Amino acid sequence: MVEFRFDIKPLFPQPIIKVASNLLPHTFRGDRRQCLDATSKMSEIIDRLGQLSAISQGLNKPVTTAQRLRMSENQTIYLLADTEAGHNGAVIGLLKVGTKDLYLFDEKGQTRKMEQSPSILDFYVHESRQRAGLGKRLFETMLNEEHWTPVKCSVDRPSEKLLGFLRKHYGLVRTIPQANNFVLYEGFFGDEASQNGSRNGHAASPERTKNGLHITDSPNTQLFGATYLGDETSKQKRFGRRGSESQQHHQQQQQQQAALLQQITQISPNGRYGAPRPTCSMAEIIHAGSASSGKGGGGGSAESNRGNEIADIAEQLQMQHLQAVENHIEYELEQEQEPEPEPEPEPEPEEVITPPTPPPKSKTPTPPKVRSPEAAESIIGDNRRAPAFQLSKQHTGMKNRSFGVGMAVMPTGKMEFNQEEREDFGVVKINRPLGNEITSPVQDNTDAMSTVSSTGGLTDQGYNDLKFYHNKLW
Ligand SMILES: CC(=O)SCCNC(=O)CCNC(=O)[C@H](O)C(C)(C)COP(=O)(O)OP(=O)(O)OC[C@H]1O[C@@H](n2cnc3c(N)ncnc32)[C@H](O)[C@@H]1OP(=O)(O)O
Repeated sequence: MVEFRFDIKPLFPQPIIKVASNLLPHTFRGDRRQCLDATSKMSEIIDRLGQLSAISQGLNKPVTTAQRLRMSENQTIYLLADTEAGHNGAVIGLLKVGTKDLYLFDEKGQTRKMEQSPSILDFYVHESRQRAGLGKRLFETMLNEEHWTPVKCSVDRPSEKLLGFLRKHYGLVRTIPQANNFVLYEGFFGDEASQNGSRNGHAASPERTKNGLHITDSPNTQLFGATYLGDETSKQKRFGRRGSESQQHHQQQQQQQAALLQQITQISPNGRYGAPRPTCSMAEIIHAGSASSGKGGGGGSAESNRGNEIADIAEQLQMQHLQAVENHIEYELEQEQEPEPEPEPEPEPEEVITPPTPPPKSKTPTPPKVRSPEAAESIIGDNRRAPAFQLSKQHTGMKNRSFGVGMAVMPTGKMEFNQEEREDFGVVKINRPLGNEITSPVQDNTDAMSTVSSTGGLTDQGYNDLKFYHNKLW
């Protein structure tokens, strides 16, 4: 029980009072001074109960505070007290409700805007008094005062206890999946379409609910996939009735259900943080590859395959993009070389490179990494030089063979690609202008992308060594 330093009895002329944004009990009568006093005490009560409610639900901060209530236009808090308890009486429970404008999915998966929709926002009964019917008492008082019915209330991230409470006292079981944190129960929309699937009406049609899955032909279902409704009992009932039907039909249904279960990539647990909602297609993509381990069941390998497919598609797209870039560069180079009598697409590297120290394998641009070593060998040859004629991708099947790109960054007399040190390293030797001597190896190599070569500083020809990593894409 929650006791206070002041006597709560004047604030609670009856066990349950209602408090709105003026922070005064609805029963309050008094002058200005009494009004201020009551407001102050009521704020303390609300803050304390809100805090306990948050702790009880494991929330970081309270959903309910006096300040929030003061700022709200359409929220009401119901407080339950035991004026007999202790010396000053004790407050036992809190129920905050309000109306909200919500975009919600109906039972067909269509989006609907619900204005001033009744919502249960916070509910708490002190631990020492739970499961004694006090919550029901508080809730019933609220329903009478607000003229609401439970099935028409959306519930903001209900806890397991509240779900149990609503199931027990109001028979609310079957939820309508939502993309937000609110939980709705079938019958919420109350129109004819919604009633088709209501547990109070006839059995749900198989197209709409199968094995607790919410399945429609709507765009939402197509986008999000089938969604878990959390009702095992309906399945048992349905299948019980069909016990006398043919075994084959039953097996077909089971196969269909197994296939549908594979569609589920996210089954939210019911709870304050896990209100049932449609599956997220982006999450499905992201987790497709790894979902199999955590989910169990039969959908794991299918999801993993899908993840591989997506990875393949991504790789293909990347390859296509690279080819397009490469083709474009080759095309431009061909255009540039058109006036030449010999349409040699690639000039001999020796003609343009003036190596300061001619290493045996340094005269061609670093060959790109290819998938097949044999293919690479057939093109580059033992001396790792390009053949006299240029092979196209159609000849080689090599998607990443980028002579054209090599041309685009073709070494000039001021550059050299030195392949001796490491396959994935290159050394750029930059010719310094004459007379511009440097005293320290790092003096003017301040470019963050470059690192000074381990050989350090100037070569004997006056080149300054820079190392850089190849871009793997090329
Ligand atoms: C939108 C929101 O506010 S979500 C947050 C809801 N609040 C909380 O989870 C805070 C902790 N829980 C509570 O404060 C209370 O349990 C309430 C408010 C949910 C219900 O108040 P109570 O006074 O216990 O309800 P009441 O006695 O009328 O009904 C009892 C039924 O509630 C459910 N319930 C209550 N306590 C529990 C519990 N500890 N575990 C599981 N179910 C519970 C059960 O269905 C229970 O019936 P049962 O005892 O036959 O199993």
